[in-house]
Amino acid sequence: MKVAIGADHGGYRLKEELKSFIEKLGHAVEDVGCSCEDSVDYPDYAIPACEKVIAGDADRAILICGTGIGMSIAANKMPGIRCALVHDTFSAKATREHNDSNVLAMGERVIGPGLAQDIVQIWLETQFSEAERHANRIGKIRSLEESYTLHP
Ligand SMILES: O=C(CO)[C@H](O)[C@H](O)[C@H](O)COP(=O)(O)O
Repeated sequence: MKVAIGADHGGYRLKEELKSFIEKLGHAVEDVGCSCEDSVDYPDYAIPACEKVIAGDADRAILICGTGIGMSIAANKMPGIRCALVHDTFSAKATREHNDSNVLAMGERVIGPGLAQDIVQIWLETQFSEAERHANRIGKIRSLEESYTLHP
């Protein structure tokens, strides 16, 4: 898979550690920044990473900030994005099976690199269950999103 990855200053170090881990799992990584620990604004990195998913230039995206919260709020404003804020392995599996999440958000100030790696591996390797009830619920989210889309 092609995985876009982005972080603000609060997630920069974890982003750097995860890049090589994701590549070792056999995926291509595209880093949209940031490029150092200087203070930046998380939407500036959530947006380009999610745009890659929306355009089909990336299959998934991983976003990291201090808590993962700012990144997940920004990502979930974007059409077609289902971003899951995850800090445990159970949820990493469940959000792929139930929500078909295409973006994962985590907080570097919340979890350590070992748990983050386990979450990333499970999230990348778990398939959507395709069960009708889950597909119906995602369809309702899609309809909600479409009903709020402004047409020129
Ligand atoms: O959005 C966040 C909080 O929910 C992220 O954790 C940011 O990384 C955080 O707000 C950055 O905080 P800082 O005081 O500017 O380092």
